[in-house]
Amino acid sequence: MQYDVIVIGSGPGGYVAAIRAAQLGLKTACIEKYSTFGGTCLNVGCIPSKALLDSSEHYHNAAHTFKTHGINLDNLSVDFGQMIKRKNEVVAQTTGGISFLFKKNRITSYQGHGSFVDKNTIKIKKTDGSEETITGKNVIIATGSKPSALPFIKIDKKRIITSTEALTLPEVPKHLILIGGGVIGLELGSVYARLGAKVSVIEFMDGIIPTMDKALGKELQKVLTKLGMEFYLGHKVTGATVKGKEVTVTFDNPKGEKQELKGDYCLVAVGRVAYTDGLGLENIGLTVEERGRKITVDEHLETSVKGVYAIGDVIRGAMLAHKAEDEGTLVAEQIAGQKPHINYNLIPGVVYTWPEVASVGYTEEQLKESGTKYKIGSFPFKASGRARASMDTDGFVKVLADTETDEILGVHMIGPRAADMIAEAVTAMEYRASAEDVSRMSHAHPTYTEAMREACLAATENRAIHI
Ligand SMILES: Cc1cc2nc3c(=O)[nH]c(=O)nc-3n(C[C@H](O)[C@H](O)[C@H](O)COP(=O)(O)OP(=O)(O)OC[C@H]3O[C@@H](n4cnc5c(N)ncnc54)[C@H](O)[C@@H]3O)c2cc1C
Ligand SMILES: NC(=O)c1ccc[n+]([C@@H]2O[C@H](COP(=O)([O-])OP(=O)(O)OC[C@H]3O[C@@H](n4cnc5c(N)ncnc54)[C@H](O)[C@@H]3O)[C@@H](O)[C@H]2O)c1
Repeated sequence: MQYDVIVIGSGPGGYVAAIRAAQLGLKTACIEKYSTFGGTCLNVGCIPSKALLDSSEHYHNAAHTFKTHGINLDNLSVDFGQMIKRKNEVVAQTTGGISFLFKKNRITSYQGHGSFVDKNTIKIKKTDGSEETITGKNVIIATGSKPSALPFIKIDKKRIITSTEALTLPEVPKHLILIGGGVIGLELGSVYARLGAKVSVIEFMDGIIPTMDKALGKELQKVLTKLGMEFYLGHKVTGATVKGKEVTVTFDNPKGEKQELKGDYCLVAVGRVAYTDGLGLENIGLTVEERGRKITVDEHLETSVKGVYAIGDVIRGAMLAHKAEDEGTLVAEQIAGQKPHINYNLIPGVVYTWPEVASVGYTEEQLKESGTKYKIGSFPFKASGRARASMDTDGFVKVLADTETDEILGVHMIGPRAADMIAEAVTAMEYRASAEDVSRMSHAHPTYTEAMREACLAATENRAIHI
């Protein structure tokens, strides 16, 4: 069978690329090795983690804030089996939705492992052992990523686990030890902390979520400490072993002294690496980068082999679903002859703890390093009427604007619904708004978004109204 476009992998990068290519009239196929579409994000990433985050947050509120709202509950308990079942149902509905979209857009899907025979020919090895070969004028590699491992720790997937197992545990851990205080560790750690587990985070750097604006990590650590999580920052993990139901994690403190923690589960969340196993890259003369095993692409996301593109987690840049989606759209449109563009500086990053953390543009640390002259406008949620009404007063919005032009250069927020609110900052920055532009736009009252306006007012002439 001959196609205009063959997409290998059906995660947010692959399925969006396939749909956009089909919308543009290109004859399109998508190959997926798993039995369901949607990749990491829909099956074992974004969607299931958010389902558990929502369920655990409901429980946490019922246990800790309902009383203050005047709601009394007797005999509150967690039915963890039901929580996992609901999460599985959400995943099934979402992945099923992609099958529907593929049919609607007349995309031919193949279930099996795809590999290059040559740059236009892909062999599909199916689960029953049979093989089929298809050809395409263009091939898009969207094979995603897998969890990174530490060479000195054996992940047994029962007691020493990755995020995939953490989404389907048979019970709420008594003591969950997290290696890595990044996005996965803090999201899944907060799920289990809310459900009553003791959660200890061992992080190599001197702050959590270390790649985001430092102010965010500091505030998030304060909030998660209130939730009961404990942090070992600047500590270096040296090993983890399992004996029966007990995991022992050993690590060195900043002075180099040996320490250990014992728990019933240990989640290793130290990043992810590109996944290209068995893809046959060698058959088309492609190699992967030494660090992160990523495929090299040019600014058009084309590899050094003409007509072979790569998108999403398998190439450089943030490992985020929406970044993969944008790249899928870009490549499909390019193949169809259009000239699309992605502004990589304006891809937002979100951590779905509660309060949520969201960020776009330059961090204060980056502006300092580049010598850019900037001003800061900040507004705390404790001064927001909307936040007081919902008892969500932790956090703030921080706006960084150019000292001379007032153009917004970065927005960093931690607070209620920050994940949704960051869209206003992205829109404003995409249109190169100044802090004053945003401060002059009407924001409905009472909403959390007023904090963004107030932070912009603070950045403009230090004239926030409500503080
Ligand atoms: C726990 C967790 C939570 C996350 N939460 C978020 C979030 O809230 N927001 C966010 O933006 N990002 C989140 N991410 C990251 C997000 O999941 C990834 O950035 C995104 O899935 C990358 O998309 P992709 O299309 O590049 O690859 P993937 O989603 O990894 O998809 C790749 C697909 O390719 C298939 N494949 C691989 N090789 C072959 C082959 N040779 N033949 C056929 N098929 C193949 C794989 O089976 C897989 O289905 C999360 C990740 C994890 C692990
Ligand atoms: N909400 C979201 O958008 C979301 C959610 C989950 C995952 N993701 C994506 O998945 C990817 C992987 O997530 P992640 O949390 O595994 O990676 P991450 O890069 O976010 O965090 C890994 C953390 O582990 C630390 N670390 C590394 N080696 C260590 C060691 N030996 N000992 C102790 N700490 C160590 C790092 O300093 C870092 O803080 C991320 O790139 C992220 O973009 C996104």
